Amino acid sequence: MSCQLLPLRSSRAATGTSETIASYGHRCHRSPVDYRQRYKTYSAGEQTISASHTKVMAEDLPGVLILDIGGTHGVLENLAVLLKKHFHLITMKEFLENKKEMSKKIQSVFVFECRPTIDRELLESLPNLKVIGNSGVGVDHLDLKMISNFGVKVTNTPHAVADPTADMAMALMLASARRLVEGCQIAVSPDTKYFAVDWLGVEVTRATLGIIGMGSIGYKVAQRARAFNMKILYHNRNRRRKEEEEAVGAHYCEKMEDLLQQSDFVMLVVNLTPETHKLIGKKELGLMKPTATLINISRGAVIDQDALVEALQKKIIRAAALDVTHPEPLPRDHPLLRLNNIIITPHIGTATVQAIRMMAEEAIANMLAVLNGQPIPSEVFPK
Ligand SMILES: O=C(O)C(=O)CO
Repeated sequence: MSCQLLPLRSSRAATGTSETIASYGHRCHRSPVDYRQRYKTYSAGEQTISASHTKVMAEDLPGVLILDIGGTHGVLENLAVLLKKHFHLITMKEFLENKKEMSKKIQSVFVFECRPTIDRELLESLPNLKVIGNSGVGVDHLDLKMISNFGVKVTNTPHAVADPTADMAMALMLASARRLVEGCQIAVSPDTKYFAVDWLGVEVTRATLGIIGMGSIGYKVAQRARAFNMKILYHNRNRRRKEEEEAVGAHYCEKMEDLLQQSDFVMLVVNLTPETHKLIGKKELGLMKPTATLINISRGAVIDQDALVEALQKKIIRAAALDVTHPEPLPRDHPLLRLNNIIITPHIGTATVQAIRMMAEEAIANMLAVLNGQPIPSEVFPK
């Protein structure tokens, strides 16, 4: 087997090391320390701009078109408050009602939560557009080449998403291992007379975790898993530095097959590209242990869902826990929704009060940098 074993060392060594955001999102080397520093500068800038608001009318600020996915229960209103400090905020409704006037004002588009896409027609109608600020790390919903042909830059928010998404990965792993959803249903069911279950969960502690995609989020998952004394394997396009591996006790698997064969929990943290589309299919599921659980926090299309249905039905693997599916949501009659060895959540990896705000702030900093001709903290480029 080609997984390299390295001695476990103190995880403290990880603090302050630079992180390679390669696997989820696009390549971008950034030290967390630098980011905090940059964030401070940005916040200071915010005060200056806010103070000058008394004189500056909203119309004088650069126009930002906000693309939302709807049904966000006040989240957008909160984001609007942040955006309005720096931009003249234009909603899609306002834009459509007064296209002629609005289209000239719009210099940036803020894409909320990585789901709405941007088509050629919209780009053609925005002659002064300079930047699309995506709040979220994955930009697979955007046609980067087409956007770049319009001379428009795209930015994302790799720093804001890393911790909440890694937390979600752990939540899914623990919930699936200990059959939390089934347990909860029993506890609250009106039919339950006394507590008894005819099933058992499995333990995460000391189990083997295989992380496919060891970018920023994958690494944060590894840091958390270490606290559970898990044996950590990882597969990635690029091997991490030795110190980074040692800091979390991660062993590199050059071949994904080795990781699949040995892991009790397989965690998908890759970004969706043509290379990772249906990365996990019938063959890969067949390599996994019958006692293993597949967890996906990247994008639904990374898994061949038909193959997953079959693997779960035939108990080729124990269970799956998915925060992402293809499409989202799944059609209500999709076979994955009828299985009892699966947990599915509605793409909530970053659905926290803190993450939504930080993502907006990171996106705002990116968009302002483009508009002001300054170095762009997190730009993504077409391949
Ligand atoms: O940041 C992203 O791309 C996400 O999908 C967050 O859940």
